[in-house]
Amino acid sequence: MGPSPTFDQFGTSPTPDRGGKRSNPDFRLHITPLHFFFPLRFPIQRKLKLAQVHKQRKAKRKKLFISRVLAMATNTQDQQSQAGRHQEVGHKSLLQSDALYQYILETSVYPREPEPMKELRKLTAKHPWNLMTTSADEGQFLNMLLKLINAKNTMEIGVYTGYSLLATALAIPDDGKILAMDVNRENYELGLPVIQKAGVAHKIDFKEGPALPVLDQLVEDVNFNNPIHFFFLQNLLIIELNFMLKNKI
Ligand SMILES: C[S@@+](CC[C@H](N)C(=O)[O-])C[C@H]1O[C@@H](n2cnc3c(N)ncnc32)[C@H](O)[C@@H]1O
Repeated sequence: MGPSPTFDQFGTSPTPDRGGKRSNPDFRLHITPLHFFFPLRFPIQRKLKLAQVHKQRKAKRKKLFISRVLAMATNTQDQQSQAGRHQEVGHKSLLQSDALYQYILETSVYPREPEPMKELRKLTAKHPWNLMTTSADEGQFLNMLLKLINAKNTMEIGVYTGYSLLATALAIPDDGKILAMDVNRENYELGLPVIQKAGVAHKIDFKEGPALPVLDQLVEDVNFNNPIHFFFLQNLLIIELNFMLKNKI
């Protein structure tokens, strides 16, 4: 075995005693493709680094996206729980902010709500269809309108547990009359004890059944000539339109 090749034999280092010439004349044979690859090392490293940065950014974006989706889901849950809270108060407000609506209720509406209406509202909140009820602010607006126009005889289609009915009964004079109609007597009877306790039940003439036949009967009834000063109808637009078209009102 000959002497092992030295660093100098590969011609990578100029030898001073040979005038700076390379010791191995075949040094070119030792250049491998790796040597050509070497100058590319930095761009490739840069590319690898860029790819890594890109991957990190992608992961970050994905994380951000997931956190946003989670935040949206939490918001929706919040809104749903807010809606749940609003179900209790029969929220049908045009206000976009639940917090603002709640603030108005707490600071301005509930403190002015008559005691029987408060009781009926709380009783209705426990009912599975409580979303149908007139809200406290609507009830007070209704009460104010009736007083403003000095209404005596009114008509109401769609009573449910009677929140708007009670608001009306409390607003009209003692000899005033409300012709109230609903297909469901059971719900009306839920709220009836509160209405009776408030001392206004004598103003109410409740008719069970679909409103249209009752209205048709009224039109036929020659004895019914009481003027109706106020008509309250909730979510039953079709009935109203049908009746108006039929009777050319
Ligand atoms: C939105 S709720 C009324 C809420 C009520 N004004 C209050 O303040 O709680 C609608 C009511 O209309 C009643 N209804 C539905 N169809 C009817 C019909 N054809 N005639 C009379 N009442 C009807 C329902 O039973 C329901 O109680």
